Amino acid sequence: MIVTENLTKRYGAMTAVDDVSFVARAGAVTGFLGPNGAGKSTAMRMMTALTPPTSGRALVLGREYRDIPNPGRHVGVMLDASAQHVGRTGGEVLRLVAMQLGLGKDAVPAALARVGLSAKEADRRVRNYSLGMRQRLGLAGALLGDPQVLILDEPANGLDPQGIHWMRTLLRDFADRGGTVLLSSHLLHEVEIVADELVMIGNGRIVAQGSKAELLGSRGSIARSLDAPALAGALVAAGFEARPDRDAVHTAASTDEVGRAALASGVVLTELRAAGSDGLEEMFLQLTADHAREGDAR
Ligand SMILES: Nc1ncnc2c1ncn2[C@@H]1O[C@H](COP(=O)(O)OP(=O)(O)OP(=O)(O)O)[C@@H](O)[C@H]1O
Repeated sequence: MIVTENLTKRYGAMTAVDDVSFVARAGAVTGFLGPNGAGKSTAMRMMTALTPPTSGRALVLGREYRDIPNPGRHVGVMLDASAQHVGRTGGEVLRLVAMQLGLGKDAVPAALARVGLSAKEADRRVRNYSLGMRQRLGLAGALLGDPQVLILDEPANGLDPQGIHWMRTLLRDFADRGGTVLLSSHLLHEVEIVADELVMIGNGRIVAQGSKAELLGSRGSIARSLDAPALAGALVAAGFEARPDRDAVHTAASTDEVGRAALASGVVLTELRAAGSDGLEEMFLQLTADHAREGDAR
């Protein structure tokens, strides 16, 4: 389990992470979402003792990371897959980690197999690795010590669709065996499929958090109509949040409620459906637009 309590980081006048509190529980994949510059990496660096918090704290498995003896045996961390020594082979990178962790020599081939890197690829220098291969190597390093917790910053970056599918399966399996997974992304769709819980962050602050089911379930409907402004007006008059967007209306009302409002106001509906994941995306864009750095809103 990972717990952050009022985690805050200031760089001079700039607050990169602002009072962030959440729990990533064991047996679940928690998606840590936010636009570029939202503060995800800084928060993860604080969780792994690479950056001291200005205030607040992060506990991993009940302790601050720096107090965990041989932390690599408990917490697998991949913060920047491109930060590996490019002059070493993938195998050398992993053998060094294995030595630091006090692992036997079988650990490296097992980790390579787990991330789908062949022995031949492990003999190549990292400089000749694609970004996707570096991600796999970074993940192999994180998994090497057979940890109970994974903290991964944008692990799907550079992976092809098959690689993304593979990564999801691996993380799902890890969580299903009782592990804790925290993974960051600036792409909702990337984490939506695999995450059980979502924490959304914008401009250093948490803007929404909860189970995926909760966040999806509470997001109302999308309706298309021959007169979207009239439909939105009818919904607002009935006490629901509603916003027209060209011929569509996004609303917090359920599909039943939209149907009734349309009937009562005599507006023709051309499409009506629960917002589902579109609703989550809508919410993500809305929530993060206000908090995104200039030029990052979408
Ligand atoms: N060492 C530092 N000194 C000053 N500002 C910093 C430092 N590290 C991060 N920041 C700032 O803190 C903010 C949050 O950065 P962070 O890298 O945590 O965001 P992020 O959500 O991980 O973004 P991305 O998806 O682009 O990696 C940014 O505005 C960044 O410029």
